[in-house]
Amino acid sequence: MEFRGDASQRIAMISAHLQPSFTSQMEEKNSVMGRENCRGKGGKAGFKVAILGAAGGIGQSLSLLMKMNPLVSLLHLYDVVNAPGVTADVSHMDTGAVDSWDAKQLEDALTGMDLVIIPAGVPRKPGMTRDDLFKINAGIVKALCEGVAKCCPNAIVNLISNPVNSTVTIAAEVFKKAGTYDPKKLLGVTTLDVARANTFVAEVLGLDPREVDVPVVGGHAGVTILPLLSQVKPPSSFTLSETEYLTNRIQNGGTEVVEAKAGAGSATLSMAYAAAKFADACLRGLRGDANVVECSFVASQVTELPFFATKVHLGRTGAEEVYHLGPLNEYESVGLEKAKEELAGSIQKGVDFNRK
Ligand SMILES: NC(=O)C1=CN([C@@H]2O[C@H](COP(=O)(O)OP(=O)(O)OC[C@H]3O[C@@H](n4cnc5c(N)ncnc54)[C@H](O)[C@@H]3O)[C@@H](O)[C@H]2O)C=CC1
Ligand SMILES: O=C([O-])CC(=O)C(=O)O
Repeated sequence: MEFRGDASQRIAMISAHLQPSFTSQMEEKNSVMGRENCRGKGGKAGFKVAILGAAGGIGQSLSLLMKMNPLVSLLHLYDVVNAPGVTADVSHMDTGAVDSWDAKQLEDALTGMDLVIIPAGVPRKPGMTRDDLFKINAGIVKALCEGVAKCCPNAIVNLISNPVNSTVTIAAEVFKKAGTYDPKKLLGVTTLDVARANTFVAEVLGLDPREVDVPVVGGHAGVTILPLLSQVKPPSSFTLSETEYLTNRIQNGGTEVVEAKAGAGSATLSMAYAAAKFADACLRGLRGDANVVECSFVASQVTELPFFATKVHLGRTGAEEVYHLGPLNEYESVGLEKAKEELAGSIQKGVDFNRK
């Protein structure tokens, strides 16, 4: 994350770039900042961020990390259970303001938000695929996105709940039905795939993972996770066995953690890190920073599929530019066909769910 400059420099920078609507008198009047039970004062500058599913494995660590982000002036923590406890805990950190919302308060939790992060839903156990989570998580994501459409239709949404390859389509269909769909603002979070790819490639190359950049395209499950090792920075070459090892490990990184946790859930700490990194990039984009680029699963014309993960440019209105794949080698071209075949079914499953 990029936390540069002292507090006054940052606040001046944020204020200079905030859109007038954020600070309009009407918003100030309705703002939860005026509520008596709002814990702490976050100041007028900065962004308002909601985490839906804030008391879960990802949600708790993500709440901690977002509470530390100086771009966030107000954090809304929403969950169907235990949100008050998590909120009380992070409210003692001497950073921005935080407020808690329970199951019946989704609309209050969402009103006025600039960014909504959704890690709500059940995680995998050993032997399950991400698609096995569809039955439960599809309905959760649909209900939460109906709230977003109603209460903060202009917010950027970072969708974490699995199966991402289907839940992003579910969200898109909800927003289309409500007449609020802006494809630039709906972002499936695939940052953990990139973090894993950078880590595993760095291990093979004997480098610091912070110096490595691996584009990971496609989607977020099994063969749909396609690392483009031919485009690694710094430029590197890999033998076929290294390519096969790295591709398999990146595609199965989630399962590696699920098996190691042996029934106690899936990746939470690395995912919270990845989600916080991606959310920070979205906020820097909203602020107007130049050159904010991350991989994300978004509405796309890069392939014939309506959604696809590639690098995107994050700006004041969300994913303002979706970058092309670049040149692929033969191994990656074969992988792309496999990824597209599986993705097509997962995307359609999300569309069909909303038509029921
Ligand atoms: N996109 C990605 O790269 C990754 C996605 N995930 C996914 O994230 C999701 C959450 O994982 P964990 O935090 O480990 O699960 P968890 O079970 O620890 O936490 C989920 C939280 O969601 C809450 N919740 C359930 N229904 C809700 C609703 N209607 N509204 C608000 N909150 C609700 C639960 O009360 C719980 O606190 C899972 O679907 C998991 O598969 C996990 C890792 C990586
Ligand atoms: O594997 C899972 O179920 C959780 C996940 O999406 C990941 O860790 O990439």
